[in-house]
Amino acid sequence: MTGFFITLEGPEGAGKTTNRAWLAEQLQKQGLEVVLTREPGGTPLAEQIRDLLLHGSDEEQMDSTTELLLVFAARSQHLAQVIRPALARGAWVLCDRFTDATYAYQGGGRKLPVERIALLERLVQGDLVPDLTLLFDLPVSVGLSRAAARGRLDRFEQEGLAFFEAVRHSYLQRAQQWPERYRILDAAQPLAQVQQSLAQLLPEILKLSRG
Ligand SMILES: Nc1ncnc2c1ncn2[C@@H]1O[C@H](COP(=O)(O)OP(=O)(O)OP(=O)(O)O)[C@@H](O)[C@H]1O
Ligand SMILES: Cc1cn([C@H]2C[C@H](O)[C@@H](COP(=O)(O)O)O2)c(=O)[nH]c1=O
Repeated sequence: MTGFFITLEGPEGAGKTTNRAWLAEQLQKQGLEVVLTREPGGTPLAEQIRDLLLHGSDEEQMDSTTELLLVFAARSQHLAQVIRPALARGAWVLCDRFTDATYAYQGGGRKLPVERIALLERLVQGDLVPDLTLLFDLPVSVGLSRAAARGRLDRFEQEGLAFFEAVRHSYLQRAQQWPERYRILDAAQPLAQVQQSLAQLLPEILKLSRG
């Protein structure tokens, strides 16, 4: 039995977490087992790595390759402890960010070579890729002001506009590259409208999961 792996992607404040909960509710109403998780994180150890990634150290700047390796270290643990076991028992995994975020943030934002990311992706994931990726796209300024309203900014949220424009650009490029896996949602719309678009996608998602 294999489950269905959905990732939710997009810049800060795009509504991934909010819509993940909404989608989970719809799937649970159909009697499906749903596992909600996130990256970086998703296990106690991977959450400790998340803390390092989001808050760094007061004494030194994190090197970009260190950042990349930490992202994949957390992912390896998450895959072994949560994602692979859940998929193996037939559950639906809804994951707030995954490897597309690495291409967007470490590739687009930090300008690390894509080949290095691809090498680690192969090492850590083997053939595993999400079955479906929902990209919540919105203008950078809108997402950042939603994120800022939450209070203290983390290490990524403190980056400038150019960083986030590059992140958004990378996401959109990847969506163009894999149109069969990606669905783009206009996340600048009011929440009710975003959820209406998701509701319209639901029959297609259920059909996809049946193969
Ligand atoms: N379509 C929307 N319109 C207006 N506000 C929204 C919309 N979607 C989400 N929000 C609000 O924006 C804030 C960020 O939403 P959420 O945490 O779901 O985004 P996120 O993509 O998970 O963010 P991050 O990646 O920065 O953690 C929340 O306060 C949420 O209520
Ligand atoms: C998976 C992943 C995440 N990031 C960054 C992107 C965000 O700024 C933070 C996670 O926090 P959020 O609450 O989900 O917004 O981590 C990254 O740089 N690379 C990755 O692979």
